[in-house]
Amino acid sequence: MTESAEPIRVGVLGARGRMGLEVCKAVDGAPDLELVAMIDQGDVLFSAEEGHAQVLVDFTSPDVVMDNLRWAIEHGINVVVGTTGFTEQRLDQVRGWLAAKPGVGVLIAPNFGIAAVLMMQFAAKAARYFESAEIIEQHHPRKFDAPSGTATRTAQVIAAARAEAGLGPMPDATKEEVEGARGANIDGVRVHAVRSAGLLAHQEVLFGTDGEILTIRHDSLDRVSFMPGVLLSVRNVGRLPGLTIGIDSLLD
Ligand SMILES: NC(=O)C1=CN([C@@H]2O[C@H](COP(=O)(O)OP(=O)(O)OC[C@H]3O[C@@H](n4cnc5c(N)ncnc54)[C@H](O)[C@@H]3O)[C@@H](O)[C@H]2O)C=CC1
Ligand SMILES: O=C(O)C1=N[C@H](C(=O)O)C[C@H](O)C1
Repeated sequence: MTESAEPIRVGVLGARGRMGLEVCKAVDGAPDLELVAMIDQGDVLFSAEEGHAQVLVDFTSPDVVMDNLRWAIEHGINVVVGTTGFTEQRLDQVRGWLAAKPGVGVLIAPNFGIAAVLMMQFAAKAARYFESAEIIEQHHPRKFDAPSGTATRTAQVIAAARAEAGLGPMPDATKEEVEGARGANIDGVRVHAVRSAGLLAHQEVLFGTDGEILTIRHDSLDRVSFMPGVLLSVRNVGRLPGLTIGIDSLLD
């Protein structure tokens, strides 16, 4: 921020939630950002009089995020979204709303942790060299979706890298005796979701070939881990009209 630049006005949706609380603290502590609204389930917890939000940050739930996004885009407000549950169909819907508001930027990231982003990039790089790949994600038991957005995204990038390298289906002769025993199948990649007290957000990507295993592991031990990525997104979403997926392009 140059000395004369005005701070970016930021509103937080889901402000009472586990992530929302952390985002409010991070925005409040950033000199180049101003927290102007805190909203949770229709309750306006705080709203400054100085002006409307230029950027909304959404950490709510897959059930409500689409309504929030449509409202923000229609009102010409940029949005940074951490909420999960984005299918291709949902993303197409967002692209449709943005087509009518070409100046608006929406950045949706399944994971704002820098190490988590690197874990996905490393997994994409490794994928072509291994016959087998499986994902084990582990989260706190109050998480409302499974598999996690991060695991879904990781499976998608692994599947894309395998397809590009011309790899076929993975070797797997197992007949599932109990439904679900082999986990979810996302684009041909098996994903296993663990929920346990004591966990926050963790993921292992297991790659195997003859006589060799590579394990890539990521652990979020505290929700502060997501904040550098969230703030980076808030600072940049205004100069990224249209839909941006993930924060990879901001880290280059
Ligand atoms: N992209 C990332 O890096 C991360 C994404 N997440 C995702 O963020 C989402 C929220 O996670 P948590 O904070 O753990 O959940 P949470 O349940 O603690 O918080 C969600 C909050 O949203 C509020 N809410 C519900 N409907 C609302 C509405 N219409 N308007 C405004 N607020 C509303 C709820 O009252 C609650 O306070 C989940 O989808 C989770 O997977 C979580 C951590 C990191
Ligand atoms: O709900 C969570 O906690 C998390 N959600 C995101 C996901 O679904 O990938 C990111 C991180 O795993 C924490």
